[in-house]
Amino acid sequence: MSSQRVDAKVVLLGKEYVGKTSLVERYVHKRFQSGPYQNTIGAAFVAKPIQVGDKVLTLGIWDTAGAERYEAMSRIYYRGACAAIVCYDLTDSSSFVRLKFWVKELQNCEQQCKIYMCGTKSDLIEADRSIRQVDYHDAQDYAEEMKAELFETSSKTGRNIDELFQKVAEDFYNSTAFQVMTEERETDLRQRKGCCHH
Ligand SMILES: Nc1nc2c(ncn2[C@@H]2O[C@H](COP(=O)(O)OP(=O)(O)OP(=O)(O)O)[C@@H](O)[C@H]2O)c(=O)[nH]1
Ligand SMILES: [Mg+2]
Repeated sequence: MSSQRVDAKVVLLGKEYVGKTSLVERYVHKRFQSGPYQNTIGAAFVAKPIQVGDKVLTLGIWDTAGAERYEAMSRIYYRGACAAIVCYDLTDSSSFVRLKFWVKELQNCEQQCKIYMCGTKSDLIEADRSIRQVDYHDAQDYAEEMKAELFETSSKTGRNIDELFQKVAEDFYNSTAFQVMTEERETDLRQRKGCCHH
């Protein structure tokens, strides 16, 4: 793997089986594998370029393991993240309880990152509305209260996946963190150039 400069660190959090790995698979590789479920161990990393305006940013995406025994590890991955995508399964209310745990935890940490709530597996709801366990309006109310963005996605059909990551990248592009980073890089470049002319 080549070492790639990452502009923005994005972390995926949420209960096991909600579909975090599938979300990344769909976004990065445009595919959905409906084979046997393989839980993530520890975390997986992928760098992905994304176009915002006239710039190409590289997102460094950390896909964490949802199983509770990995909870302490997940904390390591959200440090320094500018965005957290907290996932819940639209067909599993217990995953929404877990989402609230992560959202509260993110809000209590010093270095705050922007929070995106992602309700997964919307294709299952579209096929059978009676299996929805998390109401859209309840999730929206909670998102507003927590100043988070809400997306309902399907990694099977691709619904709202590009939109979610595009919003993450655009919000970062418009943030002061991005301005500071750009200025720091320009200063660094000038200093290095100055150095070579001696
Ligand atoms: N129908 C449908 N199934 C999905 C979707 N996303 C994920 N799944 C299925 O849900 C199961 C769990 O998906 P994963 O992506 O492995 O879940 P995870 O959140 O990464 O799980 P951990 O790594 O254990 O934290 C798999 O069997 C997926 O095929 C979706 O959008 N639609
Ligand atoms: Mg996983």
